[in-house]
Amino acid sequence: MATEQVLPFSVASVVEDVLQQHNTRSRPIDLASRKAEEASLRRYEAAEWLRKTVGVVGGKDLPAQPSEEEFRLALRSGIILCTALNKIQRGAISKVVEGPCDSDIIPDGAALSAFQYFENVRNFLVAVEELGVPAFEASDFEELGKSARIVNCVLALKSYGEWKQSGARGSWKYSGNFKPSSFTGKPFMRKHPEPFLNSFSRTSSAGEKSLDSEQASNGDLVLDLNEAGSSRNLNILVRSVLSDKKQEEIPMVVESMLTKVMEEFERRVASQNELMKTTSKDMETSCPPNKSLPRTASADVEMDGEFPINEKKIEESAKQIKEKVNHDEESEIQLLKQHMLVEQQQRDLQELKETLHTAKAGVQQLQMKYQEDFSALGKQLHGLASAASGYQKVLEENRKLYNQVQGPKRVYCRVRPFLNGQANCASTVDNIEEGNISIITQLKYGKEGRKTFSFNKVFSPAATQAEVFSDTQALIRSVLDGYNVCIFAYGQTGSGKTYTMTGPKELTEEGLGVNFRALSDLFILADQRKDNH
Ligand SMILES: Nc1ncnc2c1ncn2[C@@H]1O[C@H](COP(=O)(O)OP(=O)(O)OP(=O)(O)O)[C@@H](O)[C@H]1O
Repeated sequence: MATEQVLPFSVASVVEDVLQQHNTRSRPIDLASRKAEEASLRRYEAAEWLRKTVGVVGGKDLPAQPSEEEFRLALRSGIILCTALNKIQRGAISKVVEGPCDSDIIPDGAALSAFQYFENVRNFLVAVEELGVPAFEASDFEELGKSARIVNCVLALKSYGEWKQSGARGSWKYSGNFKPSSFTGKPFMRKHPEPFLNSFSRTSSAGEKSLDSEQASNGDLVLDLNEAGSSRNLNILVRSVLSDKKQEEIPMVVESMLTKVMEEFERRVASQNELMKTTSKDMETSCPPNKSLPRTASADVEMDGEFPINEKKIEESAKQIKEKVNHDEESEIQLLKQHMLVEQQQRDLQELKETLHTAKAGVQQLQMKYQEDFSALGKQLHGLASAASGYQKVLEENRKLYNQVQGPKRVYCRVRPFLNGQANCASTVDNIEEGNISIITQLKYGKEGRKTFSFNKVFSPAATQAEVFSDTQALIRSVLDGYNVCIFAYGQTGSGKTYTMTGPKELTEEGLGVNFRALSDLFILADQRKDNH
C-alpha cells in the first residue's frame, strides 16, 4: 500500500530552483521569458503550417503569428483543425460542420453553433487519437486551457503529414514535448457526445484538478502537464547553464548541481512529510475516515518523484478505514435486521388480519346458527304454548271434576221394575220426585202411612242403564287424574244390584252396566289425552 502512495512531484521546478539558487558564474537566467519565447515560436510554427494547409480562405481567422488567445479562438470551432486533418488524411472526418453563420439563422444559434463546434472538435480528437497523434482536451480551448497541448497536437499533425508526404516509410514517430502515454484525458467516442460535453463544461481549473487527481489515482509518476514541456525546459535550463562552460568545468558544475538538487529534494521531501503529518491529524479530526484518504488530502501538494508515505500513518488510516467499514457493516446489519423485523411484523399483521377475518366469519356462522336455533326454539315454545293451552283446558275440567269429587258422598236410589209374573203386585212407591221418594208403609191398626226418603237422585223403574251411568261418569274420570273413586251397590237380594253394575244375564249394548261403561269411557279418555302428554 505504501508503494501506491506516490504523489506527483515536479523535477523541473526543483532543478529550476536549484539553478536559480546556484548563482554560479553563469549569467542570470530568465526562465519565464525563455518559456514564453519558446511557446510563441512553437505556436507560430503551428499556425503557419495550418494556414498553409487549409489555404488563405480557410485560415483567414488564424493570424500568422497569433497570440495564445488568438490561436485558441481561431481553432476552437474545430473547422481549421478538421480541414487540415482531412488534407493530410483524406476522409478522416466525414462531416465538418462549417461556418458559424448557422447562429445567425437559428434563434438559439449561439448554443447550437457551439454544439456544432463540439462535434468538429470531438471528431477531430477521435481521428487524431486513431492516428496515434497526441491529442488534447476540449477544455484546452477555454481561457485558462492549455493551449500548449493544442500546439503540440498541431505540430504532431504536421509531423505526421510530412511523414506521409515523404512516402510514409517506416513507422511514424513523433518526438514532441507531449508524450501520448502521458495524456490521461478520456478518449473521445464518435457516437456519444456526452463525455465530450461534460469535458467541455468543466472549467479549466476543474479540469486541471481532475487531471491531477487521475494521475495521482493511477499511481503513475508522470510529468505534470501544468508545466508543459517541463522536461524540455529542464533541458534548456541545463544547456543554458552549461553553454558558457568549458569542457573541463562541466563535470564539476554538474556534480555541484546534482548535489544541490539532491539537497533540495531531501528538503522538500522532509517538508512534505511534515505537511502530510499535519494533514493526517486534520483529517482525523475533521474528515470521516471513509471519505477522505491521506493521499487525497495531500494531493494539492505538487511533487515530482516517488517516496513512501509514513507507514505508521498509512496503518492508522487503514485502521480508520477498517473501523469505518466495520461500522458501516454493522449499520447495514442493523438496517437489515430492522428491515427483517418490519417484514416480520408485516407478516404477523397479515396473519392477524386473516385470523380476524376468520373469526368474523365464525361469529357470523354462529349468529346464523343461533338464529336458526332461536327459530326452532320459538317453534317448540309455540308448540309448548299450544300444549299448555290444551293442558289448561284439561286442568280446568279436572278442577271441575275435583270440585265435584270434593263434595259429599253421592247416594242414588234406583227402583227395580216388577219382574215378569209380578204384574198384579201393588207397588209401595207412592211418589218419586227428583231426589225424594215416598214409600207407602203399613201402619198399626190398619192405617196406611207414608215415608219419604231423600237421595242425591232417585231413578224410577223406567230409568235406563245409560241414564244411571251418566251421573257417575264424571266421578269415574277423576281416576285418570289420580283421585280414588269407589262405586258400590247396596240393597236386598234381588233388588237389581248386579243388573245395575254389570247388566242382565244376556248382555246387550244397551244393557251394559256401570262397570262396562266406566272402563270403556276411561280407555276412550286415555286415548284423547295421549296427544297432550
Ligand atoms: N231394573 C231392572 N229391570 C229389569 N229387570 C231387573 C232390573 N233389576 C233387576 N232385574 C231383574 O231382577 C232379578 C234380580 O236382580 P239381581 O240379581 O240383579 O238382584 P240382586 O240384588 O243382585 O240379587 P242378589 O242379592 O241375590 O244377588 C234379575 O232377574 C234381574 O234381571
